[in-house]
Amino acid sequence: MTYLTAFGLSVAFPLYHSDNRSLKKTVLGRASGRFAKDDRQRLVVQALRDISFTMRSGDRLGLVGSNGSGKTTLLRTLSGIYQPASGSLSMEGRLTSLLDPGQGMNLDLTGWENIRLRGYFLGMGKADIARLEADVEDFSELGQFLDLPVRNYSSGMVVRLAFAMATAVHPEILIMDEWILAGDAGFMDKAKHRVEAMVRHADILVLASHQAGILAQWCSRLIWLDQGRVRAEGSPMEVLAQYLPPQQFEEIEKTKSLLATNPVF
Ligand SMILES: Nc1ncnc2c1ncn2[C@@H]1O[C@H](COP(=O)(O)OP(=O)(O)OP(=O)(O)O)[C@@H](O)[C@H]1O
Repeated sequence: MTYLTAFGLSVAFPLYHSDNRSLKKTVLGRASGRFAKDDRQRLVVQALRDISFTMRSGDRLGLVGSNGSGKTTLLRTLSGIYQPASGSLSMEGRLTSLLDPGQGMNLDLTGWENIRLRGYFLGMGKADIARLEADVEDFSELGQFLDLPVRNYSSGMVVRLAFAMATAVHPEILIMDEWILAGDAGFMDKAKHRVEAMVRHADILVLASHQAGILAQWCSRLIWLDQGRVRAEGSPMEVLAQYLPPQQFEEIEKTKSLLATNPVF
């Protein structure tokens, strides 16, 4: 049974150059509670404060919030990249996180070598790795660039390779940041179906995005993060009604009712 539970998660980042008095004064003056001292008396920014939620098989959670509200920090904490300062996480299920295109990629290795490395890392045998290679070659359309070190790729080419590798496997718990939804228009058109298949296969999805339309379409629940805290939580339309300016919300409502007659999933 796949599940993911976060209980009272808090994450703080120390401000290492905070000995400077005027920085401290500015920061503390404007911070409205976002900055604090930790138990070692260091000035810290509180990126997440007391976040709790429970997800079971079939749940699709979207994270919204303005820049710096804590979305990426929460995704990284769920993925085990950041240790929470307090609180706990428990989960059951194979987790894949797609947080940035370069994640898990060695720039000095060729495209082919990176694909094989990913296969080994995922515990695949020879036959599965050969299938992964063929799939990524076909989907990424990188051709002979796969023979070159990834360092020689354009940023769009890195996205293509990362995207093709990431979406070739189907995890039980999928943690996604929105880079995966950004690519050149032609590629995204083709990529959309592949992401949707991946999302459809995952038992649990956590997705952070500024694209309200995608969140309304893919998620069953939203959390609105504000200064590291949960400001609102509920069905996508309930939360978006509070989060978005009225005009933008009306557009989402219109699209949503159009999709209801022509569902994606
Ligand atoms: N590695 C880090 N070191 C120090 N502070 C950090 C670090 N990562 C994030 N922060 C701080 O934590 C807070 C939350 O940042 P986070 O990147 O999680 O926000 P976000 O909601 O993902 O923003 P965006 O929409 O811009 O991607 C911000 O105040 C940020 O400055």
